Amino acid sequence: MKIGLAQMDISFGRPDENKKQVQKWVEKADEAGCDIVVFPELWTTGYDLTRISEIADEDAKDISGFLSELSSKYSIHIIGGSIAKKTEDGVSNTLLVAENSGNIIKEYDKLHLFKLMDEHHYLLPGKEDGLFTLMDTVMAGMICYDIRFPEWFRRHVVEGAKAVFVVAQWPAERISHWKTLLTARAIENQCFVIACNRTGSDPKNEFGGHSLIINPWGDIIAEGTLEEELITADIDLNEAAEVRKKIPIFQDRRPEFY
Ligand SMILES: O=C(O)CCC(=O)C(=O)O
Repeated sequence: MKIGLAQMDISFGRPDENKKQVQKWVEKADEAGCDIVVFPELWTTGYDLTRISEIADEDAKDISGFLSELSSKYSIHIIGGSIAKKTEDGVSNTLLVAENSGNIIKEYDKLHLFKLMDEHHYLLPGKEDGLFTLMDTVMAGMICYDIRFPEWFRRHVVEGAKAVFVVAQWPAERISHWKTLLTARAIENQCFVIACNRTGSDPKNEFGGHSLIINPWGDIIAEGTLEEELITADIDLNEAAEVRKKIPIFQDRRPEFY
């Protein structure tokens, strides 16, 4: 299975411009022969939080339709990063997954809001897990700060996830945390970690790129730079079972003690 990470820059507060860019990245991923393409966090709006309720997508209708059309046109699965989704309760940071048939098979709202970037003042936290099934395999989606919560990540793997997608706007100044946390999550959970960060900057932050594809042994098999680029790797999901056979942590866990 070939994965492509669309490590893109994001135009601050300009959903229409970002949609044009996303369309180009899907075309690039299709030309590169990818089965799945992954986008970063809040790609429609960026962190334009003071205007978020004006520019968020009402019930995610527009973007769901947009991703649905692209996925079926190019016959590619899209882990559609996350977007600002507006409902009558408020705005959430919502990850969308579009299957290559055009069906939207998952919406996951970021569970852990990141106070350092003021999310808690403008966004609603999620209440549901990030599990979904794609290509007959259980997978999961997480959003940025979620990776600092190993118990959340673990829960998804215990419930069957063999690959966990992470979509992010992770600042450059903490990129060493990004790399270390993602590698640890892959080693301790013996799963693929497929993580797409953005590049560029907004009025408050420089973002760190370095999107990563990490195998269940914890080896980095593809890594981005700071530039905009499509990062690709071929992965074999059976590797998770092989690593789990060699070091059977899921048999050896003693959850009654923790
Ligand atoms: O945890 C971090 O250092 C970055 C998290 C973040 O930027 C986010 O959740 O948007």
